Amino acid sequence: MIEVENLTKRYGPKTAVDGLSFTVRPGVVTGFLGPNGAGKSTTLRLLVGLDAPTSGGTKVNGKPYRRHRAPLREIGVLLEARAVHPGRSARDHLLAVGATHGIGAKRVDEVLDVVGLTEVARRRVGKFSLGMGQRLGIGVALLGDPRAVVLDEPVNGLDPDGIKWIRHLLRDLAAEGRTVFVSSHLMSEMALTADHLVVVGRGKLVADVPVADLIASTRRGVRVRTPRTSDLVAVLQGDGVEITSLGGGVVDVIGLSTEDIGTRALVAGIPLFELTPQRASLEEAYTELTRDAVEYRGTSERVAA
Ligand SMILES: Nc1ncnc2c1ncn2[C@@H]1O[C@H](COP(=O)(O)OP(=O)(O)OP(=O)(O)O)[C@@H](O)[C@H]1O
Repeated sequence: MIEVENLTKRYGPKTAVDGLSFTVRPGVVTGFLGPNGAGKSTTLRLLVGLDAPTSGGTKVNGKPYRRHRAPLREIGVLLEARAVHPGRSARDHLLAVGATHGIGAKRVDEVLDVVGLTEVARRRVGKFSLGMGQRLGIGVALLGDPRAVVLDEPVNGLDPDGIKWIRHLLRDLAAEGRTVFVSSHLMSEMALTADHLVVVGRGKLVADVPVADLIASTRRGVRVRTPRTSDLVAVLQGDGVEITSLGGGVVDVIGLSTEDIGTRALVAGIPLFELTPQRASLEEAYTELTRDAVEYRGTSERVAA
């Protein structure tokens, strides 16, 4: 279990994390999602004591990280840009980290197997690809057989097979009853991996929801095709109705059901060639949630929003 309680971190005038509170429960994969600069990495650094909060605090399995006597056994962490001595082999690196916790060669070899590095275990880490380095970082996180695992953008640098492997690994870790907390700025990735989402924007909590609820709560539109778009728009317009013309006789309507639209078109004698309910993708739900929370938005996006 990971608890974040009223956490705030300021860097000079910049508030990176702003009164954030949430709980990450064991047994499910929780995604930590937010646009670039939302405060995810800062939160994770605070969680493992790499930085001190301005106010508020965090707990891992009931205690602040620093109060655990054997933190590697409580929480395994992969943070971006982890320093590894390039001249060391993967196996020696894991042995060196393990030595701080009395973890020996047997566990190191098990972990090398889990992360798929057995064959290159004695190769110098300096020669590793980004993906191999990422696997080694995950190996470090798993070394102490921890009850909680926190990974910051773990799919960075992995090829499609590696990404699939990570997804399975996270699911397996959660199924074993561990707390699994994974950050990403990609909803598409989290949609396939996470059961629950903690979404942040500009350092603040935007949502703390099961993935399924997030999909259900998004307003769904209806795609309509007609040769008489302006007539159709005229009969559909009203309070709470949002109509977007996509060109080519196609409009998206939010706020009316397919039945409403079909009936109104029939009454007005407007032919419809298509009337399709649109399932909101998780990506759209995410964009909607974080619309006001994106720190740096491209000009074209700003115009579209
Ligand atoms: N050491 C620091 N000094 C000053 N500002 C910082 C520092 N660390 C982070 N920030 C700022 O705090 C905000 C949050 O950064 P953070 O790296 O936590 O975001 P993030 O959600 O992890 O983003 P990304 O997905 O880009 O990694 C950003 O505006 C960042 O520039």
